[in-house]
Amino acid sequence: MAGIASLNDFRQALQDLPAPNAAAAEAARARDAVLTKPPGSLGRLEHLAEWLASWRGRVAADRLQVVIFAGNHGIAARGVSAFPAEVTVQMVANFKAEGAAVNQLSKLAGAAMSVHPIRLDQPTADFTQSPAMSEEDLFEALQIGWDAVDPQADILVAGEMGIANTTSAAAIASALFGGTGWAGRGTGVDDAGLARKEAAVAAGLAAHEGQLTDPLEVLRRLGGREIAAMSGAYLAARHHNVPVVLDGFISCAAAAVLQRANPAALDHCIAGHLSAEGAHGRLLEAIGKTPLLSLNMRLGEGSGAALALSVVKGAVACHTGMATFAEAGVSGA
Ligand SMILES: Cc1cc2ncn([C@H]3O[C@H](COP(=O)(O)O)[C@@H](O)[C@H]3O)c2cc1C
Ligand SMILES: O=C(O)c1cccnc1
Repeated sequence: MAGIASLNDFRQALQDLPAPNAAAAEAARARDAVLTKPPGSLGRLEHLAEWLASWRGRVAADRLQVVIFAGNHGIAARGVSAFPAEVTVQMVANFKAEGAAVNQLSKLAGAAMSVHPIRLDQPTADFTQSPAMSEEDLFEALQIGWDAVDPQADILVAGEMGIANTTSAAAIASALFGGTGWAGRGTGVDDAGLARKEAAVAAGLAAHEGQLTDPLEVLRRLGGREIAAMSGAYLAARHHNVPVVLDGFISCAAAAVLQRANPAALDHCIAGHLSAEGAHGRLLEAIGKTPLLSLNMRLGEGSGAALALSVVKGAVACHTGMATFAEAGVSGA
């Protein structure tokens, strides 16, 4: 599937998911079994090599892509972030000038990074009052995300920038999985700010009650442009057989939308890290992912996933570069 021309195309793409390459995964397992180490001793690195093989058909991390989407949120006016909304556009300039954390981590991993601001002058509507986006807005953002993916990439990371988007992500998580307590401190709100976030999420769920059964409606009503673009990118990656490293709370909320629409939709994704955002662990559990790193990071931007790329490269280096027992003349067990 090269592109999507409508919301219906996107819905169809969610149902027609490509399967993993079982033969390539088996070949990776077979090679792993004869490399000069006790079986299983490289732990999750072994699974990473198999994961890459099962989507890419080979174990490689030569062409890495980091895409960052930015959007503004009407809900920001409710005092739910420690920072003002203008930081979104300012950080986009910082990404372009290569001054942000994710620039450094992408560079370290050798990844190509691109930035996609989406209508920053048009914040989404305050979701406690009306749907955050129209269907046209939702489709536009999904398509921007879809089209941003390099079909030849060996791995994709999608990141985000959008002041107040941890509140939007918490509302999405609450709508998809139920329960309360999904709001966290984001950029560092105090107790009063956290209470405002919880109130905003509760008001959002009440305002859209009875209309949150379809995950794409959850995304449209409670999401944001950059969050929808991430959902679009993750599904496009699946259709291009590009494996994905997920980032923090917002990234996983975008991914969770797909998983609720089709439980197999995230089979090509791994979790790059556990964010310090309070409910990220709970969200990872809900989507069935175990994080690679746990470094107390809570930045977003795709930064945790970009750092995890270097671990994945470690897995590839071992899998492709190590000698076999036969080659090295090392005795077996
Ligand atoms: C300078 C700065 C750089 C950032 N980079 C990512 N975020 C992160 O913070 C925002 C979410 O937190 P909240 O919901 O509390 O606004 C997002 O833009 C996210 O990517 C940043 C935030 C700031 C202030
Ligand atoms: O987990 C994240 O991605 C996150 C947490 C706090 C602020 N921004 C992003």
